[in-house]
Amino acid sequence: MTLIERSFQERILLVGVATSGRERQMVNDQLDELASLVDTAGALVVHREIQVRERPDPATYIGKGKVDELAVLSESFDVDTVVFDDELTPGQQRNLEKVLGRTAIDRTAVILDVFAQNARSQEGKAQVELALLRYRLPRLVGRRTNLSQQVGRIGTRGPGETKLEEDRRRIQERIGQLRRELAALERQRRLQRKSRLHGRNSQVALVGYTNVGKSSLLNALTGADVVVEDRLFATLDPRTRRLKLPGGETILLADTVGFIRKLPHQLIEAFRSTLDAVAEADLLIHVVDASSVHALDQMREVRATLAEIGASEVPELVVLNKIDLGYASDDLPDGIAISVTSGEGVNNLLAVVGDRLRALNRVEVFRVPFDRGDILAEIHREAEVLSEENQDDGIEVRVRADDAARALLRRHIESVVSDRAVEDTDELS
Ligand SMILES: Nc1nc2c(ncn2[C@@H]2O[C@H](COP(=O)(O)OP(=O)(O)OP(=O)(O)O)[C@@H](O)[C@H]2O)c(=O)[nH]1
Ligand SMILES: [Mg+2]
Repeated sequence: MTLIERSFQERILLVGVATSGRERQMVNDQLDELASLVDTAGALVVHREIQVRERPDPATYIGKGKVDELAVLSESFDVDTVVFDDELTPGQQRNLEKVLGRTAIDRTAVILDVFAQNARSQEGKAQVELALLRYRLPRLVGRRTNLSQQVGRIGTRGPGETKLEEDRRRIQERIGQLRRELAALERQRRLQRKSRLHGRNSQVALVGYTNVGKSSLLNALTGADVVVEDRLFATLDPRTRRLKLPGGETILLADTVGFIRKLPHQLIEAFRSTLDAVAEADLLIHVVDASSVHALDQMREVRATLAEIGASEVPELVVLNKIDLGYASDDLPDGIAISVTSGEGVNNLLAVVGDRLRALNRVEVFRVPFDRGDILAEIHREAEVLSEENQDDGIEVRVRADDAARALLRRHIESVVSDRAVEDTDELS
């Protein structure tokens, strides 16, 4: 959405804090990523500064002397906005703007800005607006009006913009309204998902750091026409496509929003319904950009976010993408190597996905004697029970279990369960 035509390119000064001299290089890398976020938002980084200090100053985040220094630098570089790599408290932001005489924003505001510019669907727009309003609400009071009226800059754009000047009560009302809207959309989504589940197609979700090639892979596999761009957070309205695996089984493959270091809480909350689909998936395809020197860090960030959305228990298949560009490091974990660009490894990936799903979804039937409630309880703990039916000699329990749970159940139950019928039906076919 181009809300405001930009008549100037906003000039940005980046600021990071390293807690020790040794951390400097790491923080510099993090500023590289912040710079690409700023670039994606359409602004220009003209200078960067790193301060080494043990912990942030509660009043000004960086040291007071450093703030004065930044004010001078901002003048000489003709800086419009100073962007800090960490989340600033509303108080820090106010104090910094007072001394700097220009807008001070944080990494969260930049990410929210990129999201605001990229949202397309009704749900995506509502989610972003909700996140923006919740971020801005505590920051409204005491903001210098001449600063908040500078429109068209990072942190001022987005669907909430005209509402910015309204009072807190109006904003809170809008937040409530958005919540209800999103809840309604989520109910709709749930119904759709239920009816899909009814068809018992496995749900597979593509997850990964932003810009690793998730949407490219979805397109390559399903012939979908999803937006692929060499920019961060190209996908905010994830699509799901049906896909036939080489074994003949059909799966539902879902694209998702890319993750990033310090993905703002407001966004995770606002995108909860979208991300729920990840937590409910049967299998995650964790796409990694093997050509990035930061691949391992990025994987860690992705897993931390997966844990935050309650998806850490979902089985994960690691896919190392962009191998046409070569591996950036030797210590990447095992994974299916592919290149969406050259097509290498993609068919193999499909075969592996099929194998993994079959291993995950096998149905097994146990006949449990009537007097062994303990075993029944164990089965319920270890596997997804599909049905229970009383027979002459016991209860017949049909379960869906992965290999590990199946092996465990077999070991525990072998001795007492007679007449165990092993169906080993493959649910997918
Ligand atoms: N060289 C190379 N580039 C690739 C490959 N796969 C994807 N890309 C490029 O990587 C960039 C990002 O691709 P996307 O598919 O938009 O990535 P994404 O993970 O969906 O990104 P977000 O939606 O922003 O999180 C694009 O410029 C793609 O053309 C690959 O195998 N090799
Ligand atoms: Mg994408």
